[in-house]
Amino acid sequence: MPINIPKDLPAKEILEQENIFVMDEERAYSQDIRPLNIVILNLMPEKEKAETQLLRLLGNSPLQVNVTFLRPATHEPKTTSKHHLDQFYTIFPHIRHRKFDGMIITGAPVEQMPFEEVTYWDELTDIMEWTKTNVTSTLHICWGAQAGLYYHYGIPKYPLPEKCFGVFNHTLEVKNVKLLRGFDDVFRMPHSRHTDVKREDIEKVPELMILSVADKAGVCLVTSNDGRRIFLTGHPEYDATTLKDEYERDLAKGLPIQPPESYFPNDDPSQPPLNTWRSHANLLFVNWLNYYVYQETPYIWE
Ligand SMILES: CC(=O)SCCNC(=O)CCNC(=O)[C@H](O)C(C)(C)COP(=O)(O)OP(=O)(O)OC[C@H]1O[C@@H](n2cnc3c(N)ncnc32)[C@H](O)[C@@H]1OP(=O)(O)O
Ligand SMILES: N[C@@H](CCO)C(=O)O
Repeated sequence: MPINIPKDLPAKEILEQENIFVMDEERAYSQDIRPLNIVILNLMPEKEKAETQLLRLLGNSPLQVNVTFLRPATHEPKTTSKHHLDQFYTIFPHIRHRKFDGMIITGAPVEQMPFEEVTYWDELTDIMEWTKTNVTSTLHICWGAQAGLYYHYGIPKYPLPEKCFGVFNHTLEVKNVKLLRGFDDVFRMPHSRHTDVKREDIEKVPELMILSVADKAGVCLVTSNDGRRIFLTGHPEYDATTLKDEYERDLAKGLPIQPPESYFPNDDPSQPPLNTWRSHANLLFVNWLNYYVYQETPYIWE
């Protein structure tokens, strides 16, 4: 089934070229089914890239998905153009009266500052409080996961001695959980962060369950027992070249950075990287959409 997005969104053309089933609003109105309403709080500076990456994964399911893009009203972004934001984004006061079947809170390059120094922290805490009554299931990614674990459960983040940077092997901590349905016993996912959450802090919270860990990247996937909050410390949505771009960016800035681990063929940064995590990224999003959103959300909910 297709994904419904605005007709002029740049991601539409890219996704259509990839055979991802995209339907614009005009065509979708003629269908007599209830689509899922997903709101994406996009905290990434390069919003267009994140849109394409997330829509690619949301579009790989038999469900119609209506996407609303949300940005913080209390931060003036410098990277994404105002034109793009005005055209495709809304702000919280305009949607707080609504119910959403699912929400994604993205990562953000603010992990090295205390949460309270992030310009939109107060607004984000309002939004996270609102999800308790207005969203069926929320998927938090990278810094979004750290922020959610901190706000909802008081779990802190810690600086790492060096950046956790590469594509790591993950194992499953729990069998037969719907979010991991169809997963191999070992799967790969990129991580790219300077901070970490600790397993022992999460284990002290009875409402939380650790689903997957990586040998060198620590806790990767955590869920609340009721499935209404999911926390993902990695970046399954990243493109094949995203880690390469970040590596080259930091090298050019003269920052101390090692090549991403287990990423370039033969660990040779001159060779084009391969995407070795795509299948599980797709499976994770389909499982979330199907089992945590579609199967759980009320049919009539306004
Ligand atoms: C840990 C994770 O979640 S990983 C996900 C985040 N990763 C990424 O964003 C990777 C891509 N980002 C980048 O490569 C860089 O941020 C760039 C190239 C887009 C911009 O680089 P620079 O101009 O050097 O600026 P810098 O790296 O400080 O990033 C600025 C961004 O940080 C964020 N930021 C910095 N300080 C604050 C603050 N006090 N409060 C809120 N946001 C802040 C903002 O998002 C800001 O961009 P925006 O205003 O356009 O939204
Ligand atoms: N993935 C991010 C980490 C910084 O928060 C980057 O490399 O830009």
